[in-house]
Amino acid sequence: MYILSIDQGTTSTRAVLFDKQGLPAGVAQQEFTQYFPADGYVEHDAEEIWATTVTVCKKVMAEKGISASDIAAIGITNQRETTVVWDAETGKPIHHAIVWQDRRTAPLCKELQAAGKADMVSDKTGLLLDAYFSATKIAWQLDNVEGARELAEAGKLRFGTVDTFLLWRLTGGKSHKTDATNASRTNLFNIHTQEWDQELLDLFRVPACMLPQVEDCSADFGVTDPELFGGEIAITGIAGDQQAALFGQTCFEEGEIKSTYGTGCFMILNTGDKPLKSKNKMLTTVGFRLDGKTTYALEGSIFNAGTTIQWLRDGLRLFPDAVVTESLANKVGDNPGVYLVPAFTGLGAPYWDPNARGGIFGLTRDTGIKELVTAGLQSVCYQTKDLMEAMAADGVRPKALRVDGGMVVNNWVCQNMSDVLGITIDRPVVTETTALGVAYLAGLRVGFFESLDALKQHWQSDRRFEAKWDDEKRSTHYAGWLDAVDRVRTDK
Ligand SMILES: Nc1ncnc2c1ncn2[C@@H]1O[C@H](COP(=O)(O)OP(=O)(O)O)[C@@H](O)[C@H]1O
Ligand SMILES: O=P(O)(O)OC[C@H](O)CO
Repeated sequence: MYILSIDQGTTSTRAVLFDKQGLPAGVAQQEFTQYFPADGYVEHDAEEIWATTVTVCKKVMAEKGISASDIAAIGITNQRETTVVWDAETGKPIHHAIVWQDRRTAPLCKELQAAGKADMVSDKTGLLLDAYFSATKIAWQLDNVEGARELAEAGKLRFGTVDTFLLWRLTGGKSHKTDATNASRTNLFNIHTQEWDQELLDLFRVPACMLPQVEDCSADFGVTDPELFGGEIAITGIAGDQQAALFGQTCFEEGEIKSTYGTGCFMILNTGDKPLKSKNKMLTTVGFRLDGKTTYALEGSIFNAGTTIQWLRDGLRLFPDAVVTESLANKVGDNPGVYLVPAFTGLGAPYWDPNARGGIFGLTRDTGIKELVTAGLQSVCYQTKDLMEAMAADGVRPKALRVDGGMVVNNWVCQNMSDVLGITIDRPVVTETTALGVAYLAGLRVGFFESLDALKQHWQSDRRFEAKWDDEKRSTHYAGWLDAVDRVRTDK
């Protein structure tokens, strides 16, 4: 028997089978189209997301030679905040999904900030009043798709983050639910009461009848339409991908921290049963919710990590495959002398400057491809340092960081991360921690996995990286980064 995890990421959809030991037994993956219709706009076609989901699930089952009855449960984890609005009757999205990176609603956020609403929003949601989150992305669709607002008010449209849209489709339109982690990323969910909040709904002009029911992360979300995979399969786990990674890294205890390097980078600290309010623009969010008990987290969100590597590869065509970036950086050493600030879609934590755009600084006549690539890789380490500094100012100073995601196969990145941060970097054997985390959540519900304690035993170190830089080198290089960031900021 297996758990089937659907990991619907920003650039690709994956289906991963996990066995009882929490080891991947099969994986299928498919990329899908990114739409950039205007400066700061990022969209996905939810139909394509759905098609890739069905394809990868069928593929991984066929490759393993298994049927629906071999799958104990399905877990869904997803790119968070990305907003889908669809017709309740036909199931058709009314517009392309507006992706978490999309900045089109920054002016609306500014307006609401000017009206003095920022504190109320952040007190209730733990987030900032920012275009990153779903609320203004829903409002934009209702205001810009003809007739949408009237249909929404008449109860004819549904909203969902990607988990909810996939759940709706997987269950043949029978289940309109989400989990507390995804709800906590919308700017509409009160993280203290764990309910949708009418004052927030009124502020963002979102009709309550569009919203999904919010469940624990491990819950009975519904069963798949038997037509899809040749039999019903229970869907018993849902979590936003970054929270799923926290769970997959078994950061169950207060003070445990992980950072995931995929399209963006997200550092999440487990803060236990109390929401910790940051003084430094870190987000307070739901880490996971089990048996009605919420574990809170502090999060630093960086919008561009792997996208920088993709841009260097596809935009500038500096190399054919991300895998070669490690050997290029090894030729340069531990410091390229060039700073690349990848503010392609503005700066996230701790700056939150949606209008900033990227820059490259410190170019000399002998700067070449390998230096640019190394600066791109290193930008991820410096951005992580920015988050660590913000957390330190909130009184949190971890000594080690568990890392995962597509970028951490790169040993240069992990070593440089340790040098730049001055702490130990721990890389687990299973770096598919996002998919693993939601497999744990789904499996706990159906008795496939026993307990959190038993899951803790699954975590295995692949490699540990220790810092080699001295304090002086660390602060000199970091000062150069801060100077570069300062030059792209628009809000000083
Ligand atoms: N060897 C590598 N070195 C650096 N970056 C890499 C490497 N391999 C993949 N990446 C980057 O990692 C990202 C993919 O990570 P992944 O976790 O699959 O992303 P997501 O879940 O956001 O779609 C891509 O942006 C890619 O450029
Ligand atoms: O697709 P990822 O893995 O970069 O994750 C996206 C985040 O969930 C956005 O908040």
